[in-house]
Amino acid sequence: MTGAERGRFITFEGGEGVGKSTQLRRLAEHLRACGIEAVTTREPGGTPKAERLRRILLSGRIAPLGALAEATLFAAARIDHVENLIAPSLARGAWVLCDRFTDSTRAYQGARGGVEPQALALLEKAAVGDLEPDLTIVIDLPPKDGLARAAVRREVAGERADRFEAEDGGFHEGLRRAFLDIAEREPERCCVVNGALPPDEVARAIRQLVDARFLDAQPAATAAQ
Ligand SMILES: Nc1ncnc2c1ncn2[C@@H]1O[C@H](COP(=O)(O)OP(=O)(O)OP(=O)(O)O)[C@@H](O)[C@H]1O
Ligand SMILES: Cc1cn([C@H]2C[C@H](O)[C@@H](COP(=O)(O)O)O2)c(=O)[nH]c1=O
Repeated sequence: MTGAERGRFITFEGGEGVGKSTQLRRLAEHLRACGIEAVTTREPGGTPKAERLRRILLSGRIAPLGALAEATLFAAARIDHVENLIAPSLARGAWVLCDRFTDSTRAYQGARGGVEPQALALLEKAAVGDLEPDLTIVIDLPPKDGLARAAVRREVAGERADRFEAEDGGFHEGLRRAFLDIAEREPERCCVVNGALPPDEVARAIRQLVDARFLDAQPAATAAQ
């Protein structure tokens, strides 16, 4: 490509309340301190249209139509997100840190929802084309701990459990396994981090693996461009 070198695309994955948003913010701060433009975003959402779809999906109004219908709507949100935020940001050289991406569809709608892998692959291809995260950080935590954290956060914010948080314990245990399976199948792309550690320690572990993979090998001037 000519002009700016494409930025890095890093996704954060895992079950409910494992610390994805917290760690995404911490990594963005670190990258900015290194002089890197870091765009932070989330799925479903990230653009005004995709955020509208997020509200519908998390309200549970699509759930009665089944997991394939939900997967289709997640893909619709992703089309707008990739086209209008992720791809242009990467193209101008910014790094994009995204709270959930295609692995969440594979885990929630695929492994737990029972949508056929071929159908998910078609939706994924339509939404993202050849775009793949350069690194996926899977934060692992027993679901009971993540759900307890999410419940405290919700109470403070005065919110109710959303469509997926309200699922039973077996669903969340299965999700944890699904994310670990994805990480095992794609060890080049995925790194599993222990979310039970204190936030500073999780942040340090993530910083170390990002630096080792993308920054340490580069001359400082390139890393700061
Ligand atoms: N390592 C940690 N130890 C203890 N509490 C944490 C840790 N990381 C985050 N938290 C707290 O747990 C709650 C959930 O964290 P956060 O919102 O980052 O998780 P999440 O994975 O993005 O959640 P969700 O999937 O529900 O959006 C927050 O109140 C946060 O302050
Ligand atoms: C991208 C994506 C998300 N989900 C689910 C996972 C969560 O329960 C919610 C998003 O809420 P969060 O507080 O931002 O974690 O949506 C999904 O089922 N499928 C997906 O593709």
